[in-house]
Amino acid sequence: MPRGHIHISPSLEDVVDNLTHWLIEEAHNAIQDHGHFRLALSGGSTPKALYSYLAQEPYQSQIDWSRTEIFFSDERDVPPTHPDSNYQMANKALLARLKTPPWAIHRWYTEYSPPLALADYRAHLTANGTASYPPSLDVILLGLGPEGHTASLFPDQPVLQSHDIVAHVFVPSHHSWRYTFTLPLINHAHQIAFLVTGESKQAIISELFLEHCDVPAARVNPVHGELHWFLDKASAKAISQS
Ligand SMILES: O=C1O[C@H](COP(=O)(O)O)[C@@H](O)[C@H](O)[C@H]1O
Repeated sequence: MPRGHIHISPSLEDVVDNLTHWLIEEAHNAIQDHGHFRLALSGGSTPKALYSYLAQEPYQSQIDWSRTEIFFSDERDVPPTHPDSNYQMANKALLARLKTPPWAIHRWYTEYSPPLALADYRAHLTANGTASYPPSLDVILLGLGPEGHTASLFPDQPVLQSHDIVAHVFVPSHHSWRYTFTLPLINHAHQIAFLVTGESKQAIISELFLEHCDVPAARVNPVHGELHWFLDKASAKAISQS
């Protein structure tokens, strides 16, 4: 069973509101503590509602975006203008509406060859005076796939054993390549927050919390940080009844 704080809200809207307030507080804490906030966004469809909500007032202006750097915990290996691009989704919903300087938005350069794109991302992650290795981002947002994948760490893939901080991986179930943060990087974050909603995630949430399972999401275990699960009632049905 994963460690962590579980926050269950009645609906998707409430989860998004709850997570937005938590993010604003984490941004304040990080900026107060070390002068900047390094946030990794997740992809897929669920976080779109969070990004659109955060882009609105009064929330948007409660984060000092001039001191915020944005990363992506995974990316599909497609051009940044492609409809499947996680950057494209986050850009439309949130980033294009912010005053974040372009240098502070670290998208994956999928136009580069994979070795170059990985080297480029490693350099961005380890810049900014990060003393420790693996670097500790302030917040990493993650999603959860119905089979237990998180970021682009899919079950039974060799990347789960990686000691590197990023990887270019083939995802057999999607017949496609992706870039992803690996477990050593994820587990060194100060705060890790899963956003999981909907009935389609009920079975995997129940498996994760009530049974012994070894899917990639179950291996998210912060070394020195905190783990949070932001769930709606539908996805958390089995665990809230137990
Ligand atoms: O493929 C992906 O899926 C997971 C889960 O996405 P969701 O839309 O079901 O919430 C996501 O975390 C990951 O970033 C994405 O690339």
